[in-house]
Amino acid sequence: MTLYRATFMHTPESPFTAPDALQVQEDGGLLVEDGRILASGPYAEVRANSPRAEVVDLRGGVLLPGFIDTHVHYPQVRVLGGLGMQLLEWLDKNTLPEEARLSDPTYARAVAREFLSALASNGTTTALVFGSHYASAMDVFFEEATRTGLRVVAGQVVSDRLLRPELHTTPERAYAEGKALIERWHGVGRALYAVTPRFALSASEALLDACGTLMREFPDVRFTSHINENPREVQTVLELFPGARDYLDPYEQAGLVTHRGVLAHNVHPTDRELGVMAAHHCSAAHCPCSNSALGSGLFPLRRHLQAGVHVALGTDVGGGTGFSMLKEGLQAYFMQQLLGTAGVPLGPAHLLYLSTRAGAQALDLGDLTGDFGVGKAFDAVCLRPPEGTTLDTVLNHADSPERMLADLFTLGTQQDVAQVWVGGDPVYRRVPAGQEVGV
Ligand SMILES: Nc1nc2[nH]cnc2c(=O)[nH]1
Ligand SMILES: [Zn+2]
Repeated sequence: MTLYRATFMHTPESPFTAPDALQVQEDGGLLVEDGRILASGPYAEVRANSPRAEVVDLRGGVLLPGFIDTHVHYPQVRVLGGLGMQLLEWLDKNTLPEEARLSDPTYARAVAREFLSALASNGTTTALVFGSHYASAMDVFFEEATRTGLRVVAGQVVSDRLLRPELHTTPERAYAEGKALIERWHGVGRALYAVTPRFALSASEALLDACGTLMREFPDVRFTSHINENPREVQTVLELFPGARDYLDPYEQAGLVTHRGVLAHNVHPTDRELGVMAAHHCSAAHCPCSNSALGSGLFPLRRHLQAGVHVALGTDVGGGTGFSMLKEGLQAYFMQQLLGTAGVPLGPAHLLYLSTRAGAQALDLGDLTGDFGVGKAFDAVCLRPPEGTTLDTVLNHADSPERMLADLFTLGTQQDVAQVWVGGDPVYRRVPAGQEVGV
């Protein structure tokens, strides 16, 4: 048994509905056995009930639930930074040529390692990962993910039109490769599978039907895709599906809109689409850095919440600007501010919820991770800025835990991530200053 002593904060409930959702223990204790939280509360209390537990003293840092990134592309690490384009040009010029390189499993393995190491070193413990078009690159990815211990929900991306020929599959092959990957990897270690048509623009009705068949045959796998990201993309989808009521309709007709689904972006939804997503408990992954970098637009969070659509956060690497969920939270805040009275004012508790518990719920993993409740896995990130940094100064002068949390989202970066655990297993530890290779 291990007792972690720390200032910890979490949001077991949603601050959008519960006013006091942020729970804080300034000198807290989390008792962990076999990777699960056995007791949680003030350190003195937990200690009194478990005097023999080994104590890990994390005072001086802030312990948060591990971040949950609900939309991130594994093959796109190396194309981060492709600025100056909107979605369709960015895909064509910046991204798809790189995705084609993952046909080589050696290349794919190197990218998978870079990707997984970036997740862990940014404090992300669970991710819904958009995979590669190649089944071989997915085998490599799941092998590497299993080695790291991170929780990944990932799937082979499928498309059968309008990308580039080497990325296209057929409905029959998509079904067969998807089935084989699910049988090989779903539920292995901490990995789960997500059926992943790239977007309706690059998927025929027959391909979406093949995805629907997989979802029906394997009732526990997840579904993810893109929707309503960019006005030109939306227009093209409506032209490609002339009978469709909107962008969601082709997904709906194929049986893909369920409580195990996460649709990324949804910057330009209709009221009907929001109503259908809410009715089926299908979540939206809001990716504010990507929406800014690709000029996709300002996410209508208020309309989602009013319609009852569940929303979590995603980095959308490489359309986004990196792996930091702290930055993503800050950008979500900025964009709601920019919407003025149409925006939802977000406080630090909202940002924490959106980047942790909301993600767990979107992935149907709410009973396992996302907060520090008793019975949950010990998935955690310890944030501790290096001495003398601006964040260190500001945290030392913060007059409340809420203000500390706001400071972390405003100023926190990868360099502030000191330690990360998944299911009680250490998955990342910052190299102490002065001990870097070459120093
Ligand atoms: N942001 C983003 N949108 C997409 N729509 C289809 N593919 C992609 C992608 O790779 N990134
Ligand atoms: Zn994306």
